[in-house]
Amino acid sequence: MARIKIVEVGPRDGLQNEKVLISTDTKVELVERLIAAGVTHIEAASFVSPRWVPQMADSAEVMRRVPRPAGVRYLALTPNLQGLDAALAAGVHEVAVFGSASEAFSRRNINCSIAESLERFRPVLARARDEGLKVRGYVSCAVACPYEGAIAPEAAAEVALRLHQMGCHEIAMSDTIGRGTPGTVCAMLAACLKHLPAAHLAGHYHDTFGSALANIEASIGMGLGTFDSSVAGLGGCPYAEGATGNVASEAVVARLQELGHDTGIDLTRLREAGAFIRHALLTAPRR
Ligand SMILES: CC(C)(COP(=O)([O-])OP(=O)([O-])OC[C@H]1O[C@@H](n2cnc3c(N)ncnc32)[C@H](O)[C@@H]1OP(=O)([O-])[O-])[C@@H](O)C(=O)NCCC(=O)NCCSC(=O)C[C@@](C)(O)CC(=O)[O-]
Repeated sequence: MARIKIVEVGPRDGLQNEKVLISTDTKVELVERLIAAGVTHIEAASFVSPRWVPQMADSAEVMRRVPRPAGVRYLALTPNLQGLDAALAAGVHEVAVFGSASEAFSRRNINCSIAESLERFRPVLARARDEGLKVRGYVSCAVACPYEGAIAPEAAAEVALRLHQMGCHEIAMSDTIGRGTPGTVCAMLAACLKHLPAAHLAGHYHDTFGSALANIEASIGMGLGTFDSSVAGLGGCPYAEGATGNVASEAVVARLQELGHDTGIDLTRLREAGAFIRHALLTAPRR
């Protein structure tokens, strides 16, 4: 049975876009429940400008309060050195820089061009390396962009290669708006695989049109063994209009089990974590 690594992004990618005010208590309890389900890689924080993403403003406090059992790794977004400093102070295990294959999305999401973003990431990677911290890279809009439409596979592969060359150990190829199909996702991955091995790639697929599970299966066929998912299918991106949630972790774990893959995650407890956060969102005050 092949082991598949699941990176649970619900506490960050999932919650960042919610319109209701989610308390720090709720965020911490969600993480605790995910850990109880056996989840080991959790993106729990985002050290970005609180003016850009207010929901993540308590990331340092979340990181201060989450449990730290052996084997659990916390990830956080860090767009620049300011974010990296905060992530280091908060004791995260791995940070992530997030670039894009679309110029328009890059400007809307991080206020700079693709080329400028890569230059901004360079000192983040250098400092993280000095601190012994692994860095993940995201390539948003790897298949399609809400502003530019279809993205050429080579454009996504070029950004992935640059991030890999700069030292990112894992590149999450992201279908930000869930437009990908097995055909377009495999074309994008094939372009990436000309430059870097599958072991350095992860699939991060939103499920807007219900094709994320099929995209994961197709990606496994291309040799990928790491996928991002979000408990209860939470999520979207505040700077990608129309993007709905990440593929639900519960659906991914259930399907991978059916296919004979091991994730190390207890589906019953994962579903309980999903029920917990759905209820919390329904009863939380609006921002
Ligand atoms: C990148 C910036 C900061 C540039 O924003 P900017 O305005 O160009 O940056 P700046 O350097 O001019 O700074 C402006 C202000 O932000 C502050 N600032 C600057 N950096 C930080 C920081 N790290 N932490 C806290 N504060 C920060 C800085 O201190 C300053 O504060 P002021 O002096 O005005 O009071 C901004 O555009 C930003 O925060 N963007 C984040 C957008 C975001 O988080 N989007 C969602 C995540 S990406 C995503 O969801 C996609 C993904 C990863 O899941 C994959 C996929 O599905 O595609």
